[in-house]
Amino acid sequence: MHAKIAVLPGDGIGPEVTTEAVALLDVVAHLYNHQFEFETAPIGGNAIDSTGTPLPEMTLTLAKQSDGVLLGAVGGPRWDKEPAHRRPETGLLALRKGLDVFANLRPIQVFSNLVDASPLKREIVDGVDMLIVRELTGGLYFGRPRGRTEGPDGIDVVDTLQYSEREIRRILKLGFEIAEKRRRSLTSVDKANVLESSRVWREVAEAMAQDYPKVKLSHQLVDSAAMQIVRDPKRFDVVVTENLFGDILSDEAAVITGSIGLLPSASLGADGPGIYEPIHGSAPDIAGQGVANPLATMLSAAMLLRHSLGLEQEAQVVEDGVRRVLEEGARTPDLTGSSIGKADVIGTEEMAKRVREAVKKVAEDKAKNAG
Ligand SMILES: NC(=O)c1ccc[n+]([C@@H]2O[C@H](COP(=O)([O-])OP(=O)(O)OC[C@H]3O[C@@H](n4cnc5c(N)ncnc54)[C@H](O)[C@@H]3O)[C@@H](O)[C@H]2O)c1
Ligand SMILES: CC(C)[C@H](C(=O)O)[C@@H](O)C(=O)O
Ligand SMILES: [Mg+2]
Repeated sequence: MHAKIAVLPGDGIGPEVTTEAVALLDVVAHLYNHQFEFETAPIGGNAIDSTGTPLPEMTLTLAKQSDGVLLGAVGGPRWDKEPAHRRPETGLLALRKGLDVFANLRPIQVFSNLVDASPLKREIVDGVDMLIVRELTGGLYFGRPRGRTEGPDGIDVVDTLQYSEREIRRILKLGFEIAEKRRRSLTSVDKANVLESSRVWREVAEAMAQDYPKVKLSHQLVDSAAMQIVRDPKRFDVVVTENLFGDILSDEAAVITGSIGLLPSASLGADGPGIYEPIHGSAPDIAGQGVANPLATMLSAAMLLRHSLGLEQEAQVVEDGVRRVLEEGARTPDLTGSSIGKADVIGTEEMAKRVREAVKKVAEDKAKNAG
């Protein structure tokens, strides 16, 4: 197959990890006889520096014309004090909105030989397999009015948590559909004891549940969900929630897996290209050191193969390759707490190289077994 992939490396460790994901996709293309055409464009802080805006028109156009977007991360302290229109994060939000990718899938899976990487007890994390379905283009991130004015008590500031029923319905529909294909349990997380938006969210979910009789729908308040996610994560199958709650809960859930450097994501719309990015940020504290864990971005590339290109076998080969290198003991520093050189602690490039080699071996083994 021929596919055009837009590569948006972004800032900090973004370029370090996307380089490795592209190299991996090249290996997959070679193994399975696909033509992947990569085109790179700026987004975030580097785009502000080079063009004055965090999402240049040409970047959005390229993304729209692609079959899938592979993104690193944006942001960094250099741009933190800038006004909203010159902040890297504004570019990312505009890209998500521009592609109308309203559903952000964040799988939280524990690799069996990484159970000890988590600070949580082995019996809590072993076997966790949950999926956070985060609404991505509404809620507090986009509601209007928003901004600051001078009031009698100093600055008066407002952010708005706004959803239309249509937006709530489409994300819940996806939550139900995915739950039907998994363990048939859907936890809708809200703050219905306080927020009107959450009350409507619950009402819509209740009404929709009639159409999905096989799915067990439950509601949970976000504060208690935050506690249960680290206390007893195995109780969750699919979690569906609004934008900000999903952002916070997914970083929290990263603790279960051992590192935020492991968690991929897919952002999908009704049609058009999806965006594939790690859930972590630009990690300014380790940028440029060659120690960032590339696996979240490489696993995001697997999600691109699956969701945007329909290449399920290729996606699985990448995931099996990652599992294999972890089984062999390879660890980036975030997974061990030790530094490079100790035991099998390796940097970004070496980890990525081992995954590429493992992917080749997995593909060979599969071909042998099939033949
Ligand atoms: N999707 C995105 O582009 C995205 C996501 C989150 C944060 N951000 C931005 O990134 C900047 C930094 O944010 P932050 O520090 O709060 O969050 P962060 O996710 O960048 O980093 C949090 C911690 O996790 C570590 N970490 C993150 N990714 C890692 C990896 N792949 N390997 C090893 N360690 C890793 C970092 O070193 C840091 O200690 C901010 O400007 C923020 O807005 C961007
Ligand atoms: C950088 C920021 C805008 C972004 C978000 O809040 O969505 C990030 O935290 C994420 O999780 O992708
Ligand atoms: Mg986040």
